[in-house]
Amino acid sequence: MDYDKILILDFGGQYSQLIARRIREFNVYSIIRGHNVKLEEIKEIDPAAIIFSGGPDSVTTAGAPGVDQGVFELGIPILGICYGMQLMAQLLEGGEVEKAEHGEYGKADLEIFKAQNLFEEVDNQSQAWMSHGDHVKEVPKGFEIIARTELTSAAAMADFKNNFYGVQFHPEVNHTIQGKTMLHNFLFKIVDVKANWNMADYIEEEIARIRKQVGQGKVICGLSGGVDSAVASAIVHKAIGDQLTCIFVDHGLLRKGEAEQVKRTFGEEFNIPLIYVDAKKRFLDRLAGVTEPEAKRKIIGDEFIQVFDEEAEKIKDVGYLVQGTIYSDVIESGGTDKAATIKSHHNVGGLPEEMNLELVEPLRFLFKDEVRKIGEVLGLPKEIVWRQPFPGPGLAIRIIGDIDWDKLEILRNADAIVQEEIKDAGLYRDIWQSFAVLPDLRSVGVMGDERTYGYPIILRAVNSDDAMTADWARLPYELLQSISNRIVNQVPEVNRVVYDITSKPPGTIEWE
Ligand SMILES: Nc1ncnc2c1ncn2[C@@H]1O[C@H](COP(=O)(O)OP(=O)(O)OP(=O)(O)O)[C@@H](O)[C@H]1O
Ligand SMILES: O=c1[nH]c(=O)c2[nH+]cn([C@@H]3O[C@H](COP(=O)(O)O)[C@@H](O)[C@H]3O)c2[nH]1
Ligand SMILES: NC(=O)CC[C@H](N)C(=O)O
Ligand SMILES: [Mg+2]
Repeated sequence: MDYDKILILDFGGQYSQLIARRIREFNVYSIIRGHNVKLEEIKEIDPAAIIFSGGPDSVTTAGAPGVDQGVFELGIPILGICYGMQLMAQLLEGGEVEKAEHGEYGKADLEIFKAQNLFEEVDNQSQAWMSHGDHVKEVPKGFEIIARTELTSAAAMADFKNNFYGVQFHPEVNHTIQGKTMLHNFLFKIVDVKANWNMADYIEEEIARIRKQVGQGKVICGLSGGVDSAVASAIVHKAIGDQLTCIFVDHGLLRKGEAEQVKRTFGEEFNIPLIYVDAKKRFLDRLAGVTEPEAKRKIIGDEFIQVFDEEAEKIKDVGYLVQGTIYSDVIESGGTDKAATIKSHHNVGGLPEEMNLELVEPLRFLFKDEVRKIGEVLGLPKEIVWRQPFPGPGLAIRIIGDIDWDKLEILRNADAIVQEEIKDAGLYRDIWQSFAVLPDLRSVGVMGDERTYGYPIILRAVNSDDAMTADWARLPYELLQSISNRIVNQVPEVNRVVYDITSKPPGTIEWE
């Protein structure tokens, strides 16, 4: 098949794969390469257009990632996003970038001056998602400013003659409300590509790849009860059948009743052998006294692998470990050359350096909503496909400071109330994630005319599509009230409930 290709050059951005995924959604083929790919290779790829991603560096510092200047001579459209726009301004004559007086993170009101080309059919006033500390002070020769926000005068720029565009905001994230229209315009109005690539074959391609990777070998899969590992194990099972055994680890950091529920659901719905490992003591022993979030994550990642190794030994001849790793786990763990480590997800950045088992990760480059689509295609039960995500390190990263069984019980009890209330309000599926966090502090209250000195519970509920960006959910006041009342009345150690109203960025969904 002859595909038009869009080349994404990655400057270490958090959202580079998200750009690729948007393009997949439009049935267009895309490839990602590191920013330092040689011009010769680019010519070989022969892309119809290039997109520069965002990135954590500042173009104003020496040695910041660049690109072969020859890309501007290829005669194809280029779209620079965030760092990518700043780099264009830096490299092309007359442009200038500087550190902004104030960074701009999260939601911003975008005012568009030219509703043509990139912005065709985009409203003059719309919402964009920002995450930058630098900005373009002077646009290069041949460019004009086509949009602004209150804090950024050059929020978008265009050289209509050469078809070079730069946007300071992120059209690829969902919180840029008309971002998809802009990318659609870039692909189909500016570049004019064919939409002939198709994701329906994804599962078949993966099945073939897995068969080739593992051959006749035996395989275990870390099954958590979450959607990612359920879908991963279902694909692997389709590929290699009874060569696969699933392992569910109870590390003591699960929610109330979770172990029983996972055993029940998967025991009934899956015809894959499932081994339950009670590893509560060993995880909690190793975590005792540990407060630093990355240290917790590394210990948990390491202990998981030790458990998997031991279980693999018992089965004999096991050479492979399936994990339901998805792209947000990879990128936040600093998984590409230039990307910053935001947090080490236990299944990626938290893995030990030496591994006996080879990883099989059929979902590594996909996002959660794509994984859910595959889950539906495979016919998995709705309660698995639409379960809210729950991080592998579990409640360990929702207890700030050190962890012990008493605190785990407090948090389990508070969290169970949150889950119940959200479900009773009919909001469970609409909300991406909702949960309780137990911080390492106490405050004074008064209950029954007595002084109390207890823990607060932090309530967190967010909307997202892919975990890459998120906004806090506007929960109804009545619901907030009943969650607060019930927690304070039913969990004796807690005397206060607060609600986290921070988006991602600048926050993250979890607290650690
Ligand atoms: N308790 C557990 N027992 C075994 N494997 C686990 C456990 N928790 C996590 N894992 C492994 O780590 C991977 C990553 O965890 P993660 O929470 O991101 O995915 P998930 O639990 O499958 O889905 P979700 O993100 O919806 O919770 C899982 O897919 C699974 O392979
Ligand atoms: O399996 C996981 N292992 C981890 O170490 C981990 N850390 C965060 N998460 C989940 O990832 C999504 C993004 O989380 P953050 O905004 O907190 O980074 C959210 O859905 C988080 O719940 C994890 N999942
Ligand atoms: N998201 C980005 O690409 C950020 C670009 C650059 N690091 C800045 O802060 O301005
Ligand atoms: Mg999980």
